[in-house]
Amino acid sequence: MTVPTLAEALASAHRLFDRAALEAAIVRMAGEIRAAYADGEVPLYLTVMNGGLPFAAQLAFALGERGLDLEFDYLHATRYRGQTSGSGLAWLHRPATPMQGRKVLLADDILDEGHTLLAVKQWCEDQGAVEVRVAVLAEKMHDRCVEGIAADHVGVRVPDAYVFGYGMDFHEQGRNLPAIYALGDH
Ligand SMILES: O=P(O)(O)OC[C@H]1O[C@H](OP(=O)(O)OP(=O)(O)O)[C@H](O)[C@@H]1O
Ligand SMILES: Nc1nc2[nH]cnc2c(=O)[nH]1
Repeated sequence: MTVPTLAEALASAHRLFDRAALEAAIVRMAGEIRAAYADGEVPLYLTVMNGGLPFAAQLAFALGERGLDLEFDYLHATRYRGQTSGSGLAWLHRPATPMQGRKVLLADDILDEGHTLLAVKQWCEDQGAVEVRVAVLAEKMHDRCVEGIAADHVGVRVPDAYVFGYGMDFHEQGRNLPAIYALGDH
């Protein structure tokens, strides 16, 4: 299969949120999240690779600026594998930090059908986490999200289209675009 180039994707996409809008959304989220950890406990901050990386980094700085320390670890669970529709979830890396009795904060780029974050959240609970909060840069608006998962903190809401940029890939391309784009007319 020939993979369309990033330039071709951009030609048939439009920009939903620019960098300034996304940075403002992350700052707003940081305020909310800071208030949710008012008890002084240091959460275990889990970046969901790969797509969550840019968002997680920016959110971490915004939280640090507000006096919330974080212990970092990461995981990689993927079900899209560079494609534009999802299939079975594959764990490529599990976090090594013990979670028994810990509060966990998950940072990911997008909550779409929810399979990924549901599985990740359940796994953290199985490892003994006492609380798992979910922060996503984007939430996709449709009624296909699985039961049992919701984002506690959302940056922006995106239409029901394939989106890319700001961590999210178009066939493994475009993750470092500093904006979110949607394919098609949405
Ligand atoms: O809500 P869902 O429908 O499960 O989709 C959301 C997940 O899909 C993407 O990961 P992907 O599998 O593309 O892996 P990647 O982050 O390495 O690109 C994204 O980073 C989320 O983790
Ligand atoms: N890049 C990207 N990854 C996703 N994972 C789930 N939905 C999406 C999407 O719309 N774009």
